[in-house]
Amino acid sequence: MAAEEPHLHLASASPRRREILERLGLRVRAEATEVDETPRAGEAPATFVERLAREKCQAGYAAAGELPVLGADTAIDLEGAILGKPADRAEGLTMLQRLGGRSHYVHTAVAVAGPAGLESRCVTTEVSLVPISAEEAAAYWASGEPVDKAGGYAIQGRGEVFVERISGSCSAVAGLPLQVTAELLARQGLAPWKEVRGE
Ligand SMILES: Cc1cn([C@H]2C[C@H](O)[C@@H](COP(=O)(O)OP(=O)(O)OP(=O)(O)O)O2)c(=O)[nH]c1=O
Repeated sequence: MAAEEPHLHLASASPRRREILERLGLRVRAEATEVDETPRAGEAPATFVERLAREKCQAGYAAAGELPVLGADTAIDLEGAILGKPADRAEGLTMLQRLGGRSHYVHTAVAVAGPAGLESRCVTTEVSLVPISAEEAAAYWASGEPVDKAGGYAIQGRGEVFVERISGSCSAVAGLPLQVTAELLARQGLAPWKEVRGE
């Protein structure tokens, strides 16, 4: 494979997902997909994110050509309720205050398709946030960071000031579980740690 050719097609508009894959030493070509992100009636949060990750991956097939393709989805599970990205400021402030002072789960699913077929995994991480006042939520919203993040906070950014404890994978909360993703990629013939070591 020529040095400039991408290793992987990322069916996503998320800069975080691209950055996490680039940490593995992969050259990534990314293109957003359009899938309906509405949960089905009674659908469990982990089932929902895994279905969406697979749908995003499949939606990327046409643009991927011969390359392996990766899709992912992240949602917050607050006592069984699914929280996605806030639709607007009012929803963002409400979400943050609901999440403050308690624990929630972050489900991130990743789906990879390639020579070995389509495989997916869901990774669940428990996050506890300190209580968040209305003033703190408003100031955080004004930073611009929460707008495109599930649950309205970013653990990899300023949002970590609210994080009291995390049990699980930090990269999964930020959009892509690094260890599980590397495993799925290796099964498709992409062994990123070898790429990194060889450089
Ligand atoms: C909780 C949390 C979420 N997020 C982000 C990860 C995801 O990009 C986003 C959840 O939205 P998603 O719908 O999973 O992804 P997306 O719309 O950003 O990208 P695409 O569908 O094109 O792949 O929230 C963080 O960056 N940090 C966090 O701490």
